[in-house]
Amino acid sequence: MRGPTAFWQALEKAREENLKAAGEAAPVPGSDGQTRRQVLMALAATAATAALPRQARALTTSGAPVVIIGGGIAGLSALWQLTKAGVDARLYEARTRTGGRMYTAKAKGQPAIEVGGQLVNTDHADMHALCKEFGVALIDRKVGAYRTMILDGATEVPRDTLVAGLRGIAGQIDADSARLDKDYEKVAAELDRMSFTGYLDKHAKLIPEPWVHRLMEATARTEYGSEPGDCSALELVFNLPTIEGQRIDVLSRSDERFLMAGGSSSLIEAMTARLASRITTFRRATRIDRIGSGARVTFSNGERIQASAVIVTVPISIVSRIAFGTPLPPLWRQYNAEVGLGRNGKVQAVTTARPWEASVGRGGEVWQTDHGVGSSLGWDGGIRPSEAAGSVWTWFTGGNETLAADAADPHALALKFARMAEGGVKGMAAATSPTVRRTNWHLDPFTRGAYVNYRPGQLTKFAPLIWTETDGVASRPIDSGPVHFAGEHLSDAYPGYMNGGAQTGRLAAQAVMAAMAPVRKAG
Ligand SMILES: Cc1cc2nc3c(=O)[nH]c(=O)nc-3n(C[C@H](O)[C@H](O)[C@H](O)COP(=O)(O)OP(=O)(O)OC[C@H]3O[C@@H](n4cnc5c(N)ncnc54)[C@H](O)[C@@H]3O)c2cc1C
Repeated sequence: MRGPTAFWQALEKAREENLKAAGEAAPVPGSDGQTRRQVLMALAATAATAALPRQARALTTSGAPVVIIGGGIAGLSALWQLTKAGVDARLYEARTRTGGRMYTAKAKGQPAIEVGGQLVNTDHADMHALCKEFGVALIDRKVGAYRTMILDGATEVPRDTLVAGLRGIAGQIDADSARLDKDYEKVAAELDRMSFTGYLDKHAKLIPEPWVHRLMEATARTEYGSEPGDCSALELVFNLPTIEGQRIDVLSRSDERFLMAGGSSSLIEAMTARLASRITTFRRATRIDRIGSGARVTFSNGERIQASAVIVTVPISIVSRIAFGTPLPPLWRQYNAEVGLGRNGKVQAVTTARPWEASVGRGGEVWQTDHGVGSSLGWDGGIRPSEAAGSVWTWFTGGNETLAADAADPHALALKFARMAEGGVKGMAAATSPTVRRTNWHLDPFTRGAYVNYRPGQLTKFAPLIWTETDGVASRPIDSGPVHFAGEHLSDAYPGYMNGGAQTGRLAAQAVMAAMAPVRKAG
């Protein structure tokens, strides 16, 4: 789960206190992903990467449909945009269900459980638009008082202590952010070469408290699903941005505020029902070959279909299992071979009561800085609306924690996490029922991970391949012929989010339609 974690919030507060002490102006509100987008745009503009020669492909002349591979939110979003515009598009999904990493498990006699993506931010415009178009209500989960509790083992760390502990490193990140703003190309490359661990080690003197160090590592695991040595230090700086000399506070709208009524599958089911005649499930694409100006897609059952263009939306972890007989630029081939997903998981306990309401509120969360506990974060992950006295408490794991969680019995695991949280939330263990579900996205053959983690060096290397969009104007990734790529991993500002999938699906559909336009006019 990417989001406004306790660490980023406290870091922002620490920066504010540093600025106040220095008599400088406080940061102004901005949006999540702003600097990431600026850096990607700057690097893509300067990249000397060979693209295929751009051509207006005669898509409509072949009479073949646009083929979309993968029926997660990226694929469904692309299909919706094309269908709305009157373009013949067909979607093929390997599983027997659509939705991919958006899935609400509904077992008889049990509350529904949100297995993958759940929380929607205020600034997730594509998700808001889709929910509106498909009649899915967004429920505000942050009404009433709520807060973030930080535990170090069984002991709560007061927020002021955390903020004070972060002031030194916040000053360093703020200074690096100002340097980045002055020279994106040079400083992004320098920071991207360094891992989280490398950055923390380099500035160890600025982090005197060991638990502050551990919270920063816990944040890397939770946000990127990877051990801190595999996460880029550039991500640290993106969270305290400076743009054109102005410090920006990005957390105001990156707030994990909304839940889809009935769970994320409500949206998937509504989209799938509306587009049913254009969707084929249980079709795994294995090969894409160039045929004339279009392509031919081969499936594992031997079926073949001609396509005027193809939009590939499968998770980046498994895209290399598709053989590309089309002329892809080398950078795309490297991207598909090298980039992967982090590992994150949920251990979800059905509870008989909601004891956390008294201490953190229904919209609050509990962080754990002690890596030995095995889960860094927990929140009320219950599907709403619900009349039940209890809910579903979600324990979140990242990096090695996710692997360790595979070995244990889920109920025993949930009880262990709950007992450690008792120091802050009384009654957690007693409320934990024997009904506990554990996810296994990293073992799922059609996902193999949770969401993208760009390892050190990868974001700057692959910047020209990522969709960027400012005020509705998109810059396209380098041309890859009749094959277009989309999915959360290719989003400028929303990687790791459902919104990143929805946004890139829309942008890929728009790119396909833009390539068709000259032909339409001529006809
Ligand atoms: C545990 C967890 C928690 C999360 N929490 C949040 C959250 O709170 N908020 C948020 O915004 N996001 C969250 N996310 C991330 C979010 O779920 C994803 O970013 C988003 O759903 C990805 O959509 P996508 O369409 O890019 O990929 P996917 O949903 O993975 O869709 C890709 C589809 O391609 C199919 N496929 C694979 N190979 C083939 C093939 N060869 N042929 C045909 N089809 C194929 C797959 O079966 C899948 O259906 C979470 C993810 C996880 C795992």
